[in-house]
Amino acid sequence: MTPLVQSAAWQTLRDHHAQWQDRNLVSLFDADPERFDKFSLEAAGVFMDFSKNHVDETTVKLLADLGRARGVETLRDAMFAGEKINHTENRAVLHVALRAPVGMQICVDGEDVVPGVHEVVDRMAGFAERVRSGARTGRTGKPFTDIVSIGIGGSDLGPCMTVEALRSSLHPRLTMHFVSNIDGAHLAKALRDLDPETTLFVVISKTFTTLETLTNAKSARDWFLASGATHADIAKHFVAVSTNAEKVEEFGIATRNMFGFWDWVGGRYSLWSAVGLPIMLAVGAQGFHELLAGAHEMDMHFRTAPLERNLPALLALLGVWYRGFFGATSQCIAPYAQDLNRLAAYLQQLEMESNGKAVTRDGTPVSTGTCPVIWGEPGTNGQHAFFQLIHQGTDVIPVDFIAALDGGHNLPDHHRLLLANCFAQSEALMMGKSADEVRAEFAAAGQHGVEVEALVPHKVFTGNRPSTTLLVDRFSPRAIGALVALYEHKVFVQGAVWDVNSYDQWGVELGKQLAARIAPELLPGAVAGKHDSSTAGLIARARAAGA
Ligand SMILES: O=P(O)(O)OC[C@H]1O[C@H](O)[C@H](O)[C@@H](O)[C@@H]1O
Repeated sequence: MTPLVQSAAWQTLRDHHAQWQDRNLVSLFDADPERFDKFSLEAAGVFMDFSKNHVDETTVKLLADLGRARGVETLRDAMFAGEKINHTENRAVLHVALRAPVGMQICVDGEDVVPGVHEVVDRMAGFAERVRSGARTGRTGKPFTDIVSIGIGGSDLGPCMTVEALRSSLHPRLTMHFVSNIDGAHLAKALRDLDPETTLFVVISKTFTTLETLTNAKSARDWFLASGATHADIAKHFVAVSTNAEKVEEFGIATRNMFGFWDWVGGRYSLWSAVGLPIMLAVGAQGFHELLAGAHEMDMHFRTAPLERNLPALLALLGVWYRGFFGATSQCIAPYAQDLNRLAAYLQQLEMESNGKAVTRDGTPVSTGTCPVIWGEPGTNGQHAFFQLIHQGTDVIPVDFIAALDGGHNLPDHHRLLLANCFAQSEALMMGKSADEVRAEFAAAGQHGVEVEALVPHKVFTGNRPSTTLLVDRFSPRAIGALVALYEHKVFVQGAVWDVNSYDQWGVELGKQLAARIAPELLPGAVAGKHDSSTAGLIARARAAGA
């Protein structure tokens, strides 16, 4: 494929950007009373206002042309057709099949995978409903009160983020805990107040070889056995989610207590598979089905809408526009919802592990910057921490504001203030405050003179800073499903434009290999291997401290 910067579509965009330099968002709104209507869209229950972005109708057209020229639609159709678009691992990429309704056909190697998907979901539902009703009990016959999900990365962030997001729909008897870090503090804290007789462990790992997960699962099993339970009792308190039956059995969990999935489900795209078992345990089978339905609705929109009217494509192309032409190296995610407090962490893996690549699909260096740093925190907390930099710092940092119109709680005043703050931030970023406005404020307060003048530059906001606002009615399972699918497809489109393989993650391997080498060197009496002087010095300090 032609390097991105040499493509005709990119060069046309570059010329368009050259003319854009002096444009101001406020003047675009002044010039067009219909700007909000023209640059907002709704699909699958997600409303997207992208009018406060540096775009006009030409920009949208040129960005869509770029998407088409880079083969977004062809690659999209190949993904839905089960082609092995993850070429470095020779795998299909079919998280969309996980939310396909009964009767829809999606084939991998000539075999329709949808019936198998529903078979697993039905098994999960049977299990989850027995746990939720109390019919399935622990070894002493007591219903479960606590579920500890053990996994990391894609086997943790999706279920953890979603369970938090759906807090208002959780089962009243079941408390959900998520343990990921190999730092023993994480497991110790989770287990501290738990009763082994009423605790169910869900061990989630696609490969079932991940150091953190297996270490935590073994320690959890020891904790369980130390309570007087026998090995035979493990079957009542441990279930596994994996693609690797052999390793699951080796660990001591019988395959009848295992829920499977497939190699065409990427870890960071897996919350819709059996990896979502904690979600189903927390919100029930019905809630899980609604989550899938919301995602499927977004899939259908993504698959059929022209790029100019396609939510995921537009979200992606805006990111490409800012990354390529405005020097934006990061993207802030600002959900105005405490329950979405893990969304930024989830999207960090989704976007950065997918598109944090420096070579194109054919292995040659990319010609532009790829994935920006994804970061964020719920509003309004972020306003009192890092928003200073977004308003007055030196870089362009596009913000995605995400909010629900209904807060889902009985504190309407809080929700009104939350939404007011959300809308105010995007307005302030765009409007800014000029030196004259600052002087006028001082004058209105009766302040004039040299001291006032010295303060003026500090109080000026340049404005003209872009943001997108995503609104849903409320954070229902359906809305969360649609929202997450929106970001999944955003990542897909960006990967296609940048021409990177969004579905491998070789960059995580080297650190794992080196950790495996260093771990035995930290044992008492072990001989340290050959390292640079920094690493050797750190190892020596840890050994001296008896690590
Ligand atoms: O599900 P697992 O096989 O345990 O993998 C857990 C995680 O670890 C890996 O290092 C990858 O970076 C992630 O993509 C993956 O989600």
